[in-house]
Amino acid sequence: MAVSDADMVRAWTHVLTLSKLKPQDVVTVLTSDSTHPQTLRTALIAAGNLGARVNRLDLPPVNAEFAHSRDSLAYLGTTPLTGNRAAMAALKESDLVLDLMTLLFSPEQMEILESGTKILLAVEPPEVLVRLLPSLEDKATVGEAAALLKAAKEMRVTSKAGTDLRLPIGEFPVVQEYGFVDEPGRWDHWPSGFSFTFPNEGKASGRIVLDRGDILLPMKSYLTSQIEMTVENGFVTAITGGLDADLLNDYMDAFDDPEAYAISHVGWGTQARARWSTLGLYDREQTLGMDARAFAGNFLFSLGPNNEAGGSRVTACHIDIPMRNCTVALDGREVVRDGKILAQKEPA
Ligand SMILES: O=c1ccc(O)c[nH]1
Repeated sequence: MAVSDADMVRAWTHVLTLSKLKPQDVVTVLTSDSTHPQTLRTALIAAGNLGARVNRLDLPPVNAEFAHSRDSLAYLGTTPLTGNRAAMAALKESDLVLDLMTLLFSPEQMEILESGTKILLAVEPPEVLVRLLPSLEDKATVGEAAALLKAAKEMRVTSKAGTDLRLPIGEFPVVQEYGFVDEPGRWDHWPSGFSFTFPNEGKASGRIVLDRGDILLPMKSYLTSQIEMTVENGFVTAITGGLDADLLNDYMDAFDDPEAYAISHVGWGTQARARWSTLGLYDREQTLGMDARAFAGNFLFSLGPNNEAGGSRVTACHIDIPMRNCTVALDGREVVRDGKILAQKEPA
């Protein structure tokens, strides 16, 4: 469903206001060939209406010779900012960067954030952005999940399909994604609605059984058969099953990088307005699949880099896997049961 410019300007105004944009703030809008024209057009209007000093920085696409997917989250690592002193200077001098091209997880992104610049990623199509407009309630809900993660020493994930995964945690920070950037140096992604951390380096262990209907991203596919993963010392050491497993193995083999098999972020979705089934209604190149990452009650884990959290892994291969019907327990206390979020009685 198309979105009117008026609605999209209102959406941007809402998100920029939640992001505490003030008159005279310097805003730089990062664009590339894949930037959605309406998202860009309306971002410039909304930021200008709020009195910001607005720049545009258009960067050429990179990695075409390596990536096997057009999804902007599929191939990470070097970005058009790598070695680009002029662009880095402009972004570090900005109060707010609206990333309409995807810098996710890049070393350059970390450097820009360390300067106090806020970065908001927004590359889903306008109708997804408008439908999943962030709210202060989203921030509160994500914050509750984050508080539980911060207090925990171990996450254990089980399922009737046979998953039994032990994840000692505490070594890495907890990341909250609620869709706006209201503090200096904060990165966020509009749309979202989930919180996660990373397992202590080398400590994840157990078995993951991906069941029918679980989702692979960037494949944007719902599994039609089970995939079994063996996890030892923080890495997936075996991926077995039928055609779905073969396709995943073949894709990951292309990176020829053992770090691609590391367990990366682990957490759960809290966005009640996102749905598991939405991905099936979009062409796979139209969307990143943020409904799949954010739907309330999923167990979302990923494979690959952990440099976003200060870890050493910068592999270009990044796979996100939202699972249904899992039970997530923190130090023995269930926070999600069979894919449903449990209200926590006493605050964490
Ligand atoms: O918003 C995102 C998107 C992908 C990812 O792996 C984490 N957060």
